[in-house]
Amino acid sequence: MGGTFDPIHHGHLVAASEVADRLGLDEVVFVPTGEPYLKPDATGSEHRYLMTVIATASNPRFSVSRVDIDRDGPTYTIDTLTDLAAVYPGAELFFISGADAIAQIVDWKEPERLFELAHFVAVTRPGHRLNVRGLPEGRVSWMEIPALAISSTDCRDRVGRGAPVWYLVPDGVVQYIAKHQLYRRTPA
Ligand SMILES: Nc1ncnc2c1ncn2[C@@H]1O[C@H](COP(=O)(O)OP(=O)(O)OP(=O)(O)O)[C@@H](O)[C@H]1O
Ligand SMILES: O=C(O)c1ccc[n+]([C@@H]2O[C@H](COP(=O)([O-])O)[C@@H](O)[C@H]2O)c1
Repeated sequence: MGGTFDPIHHGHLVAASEVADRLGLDEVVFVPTGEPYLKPDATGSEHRYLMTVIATASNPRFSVSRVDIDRDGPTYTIDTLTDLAAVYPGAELFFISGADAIAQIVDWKEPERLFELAHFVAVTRPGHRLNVRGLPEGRVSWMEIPALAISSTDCRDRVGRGAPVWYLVPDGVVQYIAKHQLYRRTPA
């Protein structure tokens, strides 16, 4: 599952769990972006990586990869999948992300080759199916996830205004955010 995870929240975790169950996946590898070029103001990658490790630690079918964090330059999914194919030789790869992100896939780097490397799973909230054209037949699955109206943007806003994020993100992530004073609004 690819994402910026700034911070990881229960929407991501439920989505990963549902996809793994419905597709019978052996493992879900969370891949935090290194330099998300469309989100230039993202929190430092090591913080996002560590929050993802904390959030996924209790699930034996979840793991976290550093392939995007350890690669210099902007994060492109073509590089993510090339690196993961080398780490998991022979594995059938499914790239899970939000429907909003996957809807833009034709604008990503080397879109034709992406579909040779993985099957894409676009997770969406009920009723949010997008009308997307230009995707190859059978290479993208759309999967509705039980409604969880959580977003990383909302979590950051809540921390910034002093509202709680308990139960929106895992407990360890609440504590990590407080310990490292992430998402606090800097005084004007
Ligand atoms: N509650 C949710 N249910 C289903 N999919 C989600 C949910 N929250 C996020 N996603 C999807 O997971 C993918 C990776 O997450 P990302 O790190 O971009 O989180 P986000 O909450 O969408 O972040 P932001 O609010 O900063 O844009 C995204 O493409 C996003 O659409
Ligand atoms: O490859 C690209 O050009 C590309 C462009 C935008 C997003 N992505 C990937 O899409 C996933 C979701 O990204 P984001 O920023 O919405 O969390 C993440 O794994 C990104 O690396 C990939």
